[in-house]
Amino acid sequence: MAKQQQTSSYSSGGNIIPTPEEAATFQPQVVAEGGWEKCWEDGVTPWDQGRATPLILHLLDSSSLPLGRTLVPGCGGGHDVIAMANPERFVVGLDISEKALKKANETYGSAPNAKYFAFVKEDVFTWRPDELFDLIFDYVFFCAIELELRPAWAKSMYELLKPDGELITLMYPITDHVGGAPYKVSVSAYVRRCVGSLGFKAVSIEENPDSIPTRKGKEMLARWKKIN
Ligand SMILES: C[S@@+](CC[C@H](N)C(=O)[O-])C[C@H]1O[C@@H](n2cnc3c(N)ncnc32)[C@H](O)[C@@H]1O
Repeated sequence: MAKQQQTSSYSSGGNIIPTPEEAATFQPQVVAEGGWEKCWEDGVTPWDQGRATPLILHLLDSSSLPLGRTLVPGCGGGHDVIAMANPERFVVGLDISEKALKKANETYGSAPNAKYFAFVKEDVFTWRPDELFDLIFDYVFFCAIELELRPAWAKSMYELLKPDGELITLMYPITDHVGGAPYKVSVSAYVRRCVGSLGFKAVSIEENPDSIPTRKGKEMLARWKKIN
C-alpha cells in the first residue's frame, strides 16, 4: 500500500510524503501490529520529511523562536531537534522508539551542534525531568496518539513547561478523514485541551504559511503561553 502512494505523493529530501488520508490507510495497521517501534523497524514512516519542518526554519530565520530549554515530544528522526539546537537553545528530542532514536543519533550524532541537543528514550506521558522547558514544539505527535490520550497530552505539555513557557503546536491534519494514526485534528480540539481545561492562553492562531504541498490547507499554527 505504501508503495502505491508514491506516484501521487510529494517527495522531500528523498522521502515520499503521502497525504494524511493516504497514510491513515496503511500506518494504523503497522502501529496496531507492533507499535511505533515496528513502524521504525519496517521503515513505515510516512510522516517523515527527512529534513527540518519548513516552518521551524522560517521561525529561526525570522528570530521568532524562543530561546532556552526546548522539548520536541515524539521527535522521530530528530530533524527539528538539530535544526533548533544552538548554544542558547538546548533541545531534548523525546521518543519511545529505540530504533527512531538510533536513526536520529546515526544521522545527527556528529553534527557540529551535537552538544546542544540530546535524544532521550522516554514516554511523554510519564517522563518528568527535574528541569522544565521554556519551549515545546509539537508537530505530528498530537495526531499520532489515541484520542483518549488527548487530555493526558495537554496535562503533560502543561507539566513539562516552565511558568510562562511557550507551547507551539503545528496542528495537523485538519481533515475529515476517519481513523488513524494520523487522527484528524481541529483547532477547537486544541482549544478544548489547552485553553479550556488548563492554564494556557492562545497568543496566535493562523494558517501555517510554510506547509509542504501535501499538507497545504490542512495545517494551522498556534502559539500558547502557560499563564498559571
Ligand atoms: C508520527 S511520528 C512523528 C515524528 C516527528 N514529530 C515528525 O514530525 O517527523 C510520532 C512519533 O511519536 C513517537 N511516540 C509515540 N508515542 C509516544 C510517547 N508516548 N512518548 C514519546 N514518543 C512517542 C513515535 O515513536 C513516533 O516516532
